[in-house]
Amino acid sequence: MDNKRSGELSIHDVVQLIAPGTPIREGLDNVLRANTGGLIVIGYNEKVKAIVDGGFEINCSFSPSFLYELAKMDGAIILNETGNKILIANAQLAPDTDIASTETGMRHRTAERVAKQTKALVIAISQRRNVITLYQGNFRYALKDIAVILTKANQAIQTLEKYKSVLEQSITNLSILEFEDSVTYNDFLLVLHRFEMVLKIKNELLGFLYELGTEGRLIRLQMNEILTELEEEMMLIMKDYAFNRDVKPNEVLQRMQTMTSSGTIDDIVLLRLLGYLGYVHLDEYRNPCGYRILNKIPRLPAVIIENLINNFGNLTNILNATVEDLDDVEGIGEIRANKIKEGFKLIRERLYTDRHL
Ligand SMILES: Nc1ncnc2c1ncn2[C@@H]1O[C@H](COP(=O)(O)OP(=O)(O)OP(=O)(O)O)[C@@H](O)[C@H]1O
Repeated sequence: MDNKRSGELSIHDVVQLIAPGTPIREGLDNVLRANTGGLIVIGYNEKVKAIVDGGFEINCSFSPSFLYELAKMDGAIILNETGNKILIANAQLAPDTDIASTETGMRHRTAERVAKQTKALVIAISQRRNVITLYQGNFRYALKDIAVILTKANQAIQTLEKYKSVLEQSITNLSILEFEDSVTYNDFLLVLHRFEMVLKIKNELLGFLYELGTEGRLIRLQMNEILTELEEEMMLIMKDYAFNRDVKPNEVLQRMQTMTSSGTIDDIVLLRLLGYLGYVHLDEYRNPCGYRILNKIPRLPAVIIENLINNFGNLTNILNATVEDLDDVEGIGEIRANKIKEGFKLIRERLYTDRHL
C-alpha cells in the first residue's frame, strides 16, 4: 500500500514537516531548550485512538508556544495528521508491550512502539540527552544539529565545484573532437559518466536541503548557480547524441538523477536512456546533430538551428557547408550565413585556448 493511502507520511514529508523554519520545528526546539522533554504524536488515526488513555482535549490551532507550554505536563501531546492542530495533551499512551524496542527510557520505548503499532509519526524530545528523535513504523532518525548539516552541505558544494570543473574539461575535449569530426560513442559516454558524478553530489545536497528547510536558502542558491547552465548544456549533449528525436533530454536527466542515488549507471543503460536499443560498438564514430555548438552562436534562433539540422543532418555537414550552402537554408540570408561561419571560427579558437589552460 502506498504511504498516502495508509495515512503514513513519506520520509520526505516528515523531514519537510519538521525542517527548520516550520512552526513544528520551532516548537520542538523550544521544548528542547526548556529541558522539559516531550512526546508528540502526529496523526490521530483509529490505531492511535485505541492506545490513548486519558489526557485533556485541547482542539486548538498549533502554535510553537502552546506546544512548549503543554510539554511542561507529563504524558504525550497529540496533533492532527498535518500538524496544524493540537488535539490532546497529557495523554498516557499504552502501546503493545510485546512490540520489540531497542530504546531504554520509557518515553523513547513508548515512542518506538507507538510508531511501529500505529504508523503515525512520533517525536521524542529527550530531557536528559538534548536530542530529538523521530519514529515512524520501523524508521528511526535522530535529528542532526543544523550546524553539522550546514558543514556537510558546504563540503558537498565544494565537491560539486570540483566535479563540475572535471566535467567541463571533458565537455571541452568533446567539443574539440566534434570540430575534428572524430567523436566515438566512448567519448560522449565519458562526458555522461562525469555528469553522473555531479548528479550524485546534487542528490546528496538535496537531502541536506530537505533537512535544512529555510536555513538552506544560501546553499540552494549556490547549488542552482553551479548547476543551471551545466544541466542545460548536458541536455543539449543528450539531444545531440540521442538515437532519435523521440528522446526527451529532460526525462533522461531526471532518470539519470534517480538512478545515481542507487549506484553507478552502465554504458548500456545510458545508451538505452538515449534510445539505443540495439548493439552499439563503442569505438565507432558518432556524429552529433549540432544543437549544442549551434546554441553557442549568438542570436541564432531555435527555429534556424532546427532548419540547419534538418537540412544538413549533422554538425560535420553544417561545419563543412559554404556560405552559399548555408544561404540556401530557410531563414538564412548571406549576412546570417557569414555570422554562422564567424561564430564557428570564434568557438573553435576559444576551445583551443581552453584546452591549453
Ligand atoms: N507511555 C507513556 N505515555 C505518555 N508519556 C510517557 C509514557 N512513558 C513515558 N512518558 C513520558 O516520558 C517522561 C520521561 O520518562 P523516562 O525518563 O523514562 O523517559 P526517557 O526515554 O528516558 O526520556 P528522557 O531522555 O527524556 O529522560 C515521563 O515523565 C512521561 O512524561
